[in-house]
Amino acid sequence: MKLAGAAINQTPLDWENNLRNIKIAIEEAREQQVDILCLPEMSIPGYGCEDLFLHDWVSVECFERLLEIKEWCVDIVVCVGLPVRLNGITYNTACVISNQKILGFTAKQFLANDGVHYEPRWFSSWVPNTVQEFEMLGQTYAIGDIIYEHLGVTFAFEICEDAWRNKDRPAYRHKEKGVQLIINPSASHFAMSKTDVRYHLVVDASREFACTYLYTNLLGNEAGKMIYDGEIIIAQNGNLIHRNVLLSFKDVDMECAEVDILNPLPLVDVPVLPPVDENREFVSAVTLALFDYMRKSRSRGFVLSLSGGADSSLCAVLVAEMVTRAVEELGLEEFVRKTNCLTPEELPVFSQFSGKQLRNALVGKLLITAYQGTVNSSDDTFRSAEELAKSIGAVFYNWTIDEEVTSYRGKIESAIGRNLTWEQDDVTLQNIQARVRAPGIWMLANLNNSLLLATSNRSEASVGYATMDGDTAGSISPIAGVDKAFIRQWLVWAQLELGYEGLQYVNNLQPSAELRPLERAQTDEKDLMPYPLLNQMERLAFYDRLSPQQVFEKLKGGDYADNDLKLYVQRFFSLWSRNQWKRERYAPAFHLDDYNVDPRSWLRFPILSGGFRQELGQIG
Ligand SMILES: Nc1ncnc2c1ncn2[C@@H]1O[C@H](COP(=O)(O)OP(=O)(O)OC[C@H]2O[C@@H]([n+]3cccc(C(=O)O)c3)[C@H](O)[C@@H]2O)[C@@H](O)[C@H]1O
Ligand SMILES: Nc1ncnc2c1ncn2[C@@H]1O[C@H](COP(=O)(O)OP(=O)(O)OP(=O)(O)O)[C@@H](O)[C@H]1O
Ligand SMILES: NC(=O)CC[C@H](N)C(=O)O
Repeated sequence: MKLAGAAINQTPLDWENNLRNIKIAIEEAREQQVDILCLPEMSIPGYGCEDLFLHDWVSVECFERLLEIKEWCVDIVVCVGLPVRLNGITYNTACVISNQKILGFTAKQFLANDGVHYEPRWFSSWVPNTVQEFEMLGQTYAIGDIIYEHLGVTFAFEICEDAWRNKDRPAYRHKEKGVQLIINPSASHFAMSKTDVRYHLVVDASREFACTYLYTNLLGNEAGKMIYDGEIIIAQNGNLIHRNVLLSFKDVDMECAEVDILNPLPLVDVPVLPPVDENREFVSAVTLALFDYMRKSRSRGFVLSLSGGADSSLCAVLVAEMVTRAVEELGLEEFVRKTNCLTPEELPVFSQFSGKQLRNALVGKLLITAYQGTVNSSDDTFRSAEELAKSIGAVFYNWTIDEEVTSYRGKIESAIGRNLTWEQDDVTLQNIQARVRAPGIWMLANLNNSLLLATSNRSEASVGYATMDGDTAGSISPIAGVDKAFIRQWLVWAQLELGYEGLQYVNNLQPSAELRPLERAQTDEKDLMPYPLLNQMERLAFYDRLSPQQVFEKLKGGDYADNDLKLYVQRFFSLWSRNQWKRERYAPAFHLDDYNVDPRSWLRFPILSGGFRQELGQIG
């Protein structure tokens, strides 16, 4: 029997795109004489429709689209995901179509409700071992915990989260009923190193349940924040039969393999894979996320306020790397078709370029940067910004903002009737500089219909180390999901491994906001605390969910004296609480690590709170 999975890059409510991808996948599978094809979870409307899943008309529209898709399924079994809404209750289902006939709908039993997932808000769980009938558009269908049969092979489903529920997972019941093939349509978000967990979830299951397992994930940045890696795994009795290359820039990645289900491979121990290279994974995921965000938002490119520091340099390199990777996989013509970045006259000229020359020419079309110095800026950061922009071909502007700072300062001084001083008005004088950088860079974004990249990282989001409407200005925050220590080591890796020589300058700089006069030698770590400690506290407090006292206990006896540590714990938790409102106002950010601090995604926290006052007072 030939089994296939098709990872497809869907968009919520983009019926035309979604059906085109489904059609391509079915046609490719039929050409390859595939017997059973699995498409990802909710592939008809898109997985990220959120509250639209509660709209009656959306599930009716999906059903009508399903009837169109059914006609394409000649001599093939296709499993396709859609919501089925019955009497005001929505089920998350996989529909099985066999040779243009609908055999039934399997409904998800366990809903994803942790981390970035909020499925119980939209869907109801299906009760295991039950099947019902329902009527839709004049026909009666079966829905529930169904076992299907094709060419003498029995098959049934686990829909994404179903498989993540250990002893409760449907596979235990499927095994008792003699199911030979388990199919899993998924929308399993990307997080660094998660592919390893998924590999075991699938291949170990094929061993434990002595079955064949077909797994298919969604692909791309579907709806803005979550990235899907398009993973397809086919396994049997602990043997890995097929696994694809992840995070493709294509719309459809159809992968198939011949599997003998009636005479299966012998049961084997599942091999352990080498650790995932997170630096490589990170760049594959973010570049795909940027590419999809840019084309799905119909933007013409990116604009970036480039300080020559770590965060903005990383954002610049990610755009360059996005171009490299997308062109490499799609070819220039398809890249241009998807991004609309060249005129018909320019295309033949660009076609003559290759390698770095082509990349730089395309980056010149897609990335505009500006250095916006003040009297507090250093020659080092200017050189770092200029050299990096030049080395990747980005447009680079340079102007100063002292005039605007002086003008605002003068107005306020005369209004309040006194001079502002660094001794008395430190944060105000810092913030005005960060703020007057925003209007100019926004003008460039508007002029070019481009996305303004906000350079916030997770560490500064945790403690609010950013000026609202200043350096937080932007339309997307590509790196807000990762911490500062990760960013700094990634930049060194990218210089060495990806050949970004333009990063040599930033890799020799100490992070500094450069908002205070140079003689005050500002560094982030002097203002806050050492970044590695900040990261440790953030993880202990909000990933491991420890109290301030427990965080203190965990870190005691390490690199810091008890008194310093106490101060840092107090600083961390009070800055964290005070700045929840800022995290609510960050530009949309990608989920990349095993957690993030975005209130609309992984981590919810009250905007107004007691700020751990009592708990911090008791530390010791
Ligand atoms: N709960 C709440 N809900 C809504 N709004 C709240 C609020 N609490 C304060 N606010 C408002 O927040 C304002 C203060 O916030 P904001 O103006 O952003 O300023 P603030 O958070 O006080 O200071 C910004 C910090 O970021 C650092 N920074 C700035 C720029 C760049 C960098 C860098 O790393 O490059 C670092 C800077 O050194 C300083 O420590 C208050 O004036 C008040 O209006
Ligand atoms: N001189 C500058 N020119 C242009 N943009 C600037 C300048 N200084 C700051 N910015 C903008 O403000 C953002 C915040 O500054 P911040 O210092 O946090 O980041 P960074 O300079 O990129 O990295 P680092 O913190 O490692 O120095 C920058 O990423 C950049 O977008
Ligand atoms: N769509 C889902 O059910 C996703 C949940 C699952 N735990 C995952 O992260 O892969």
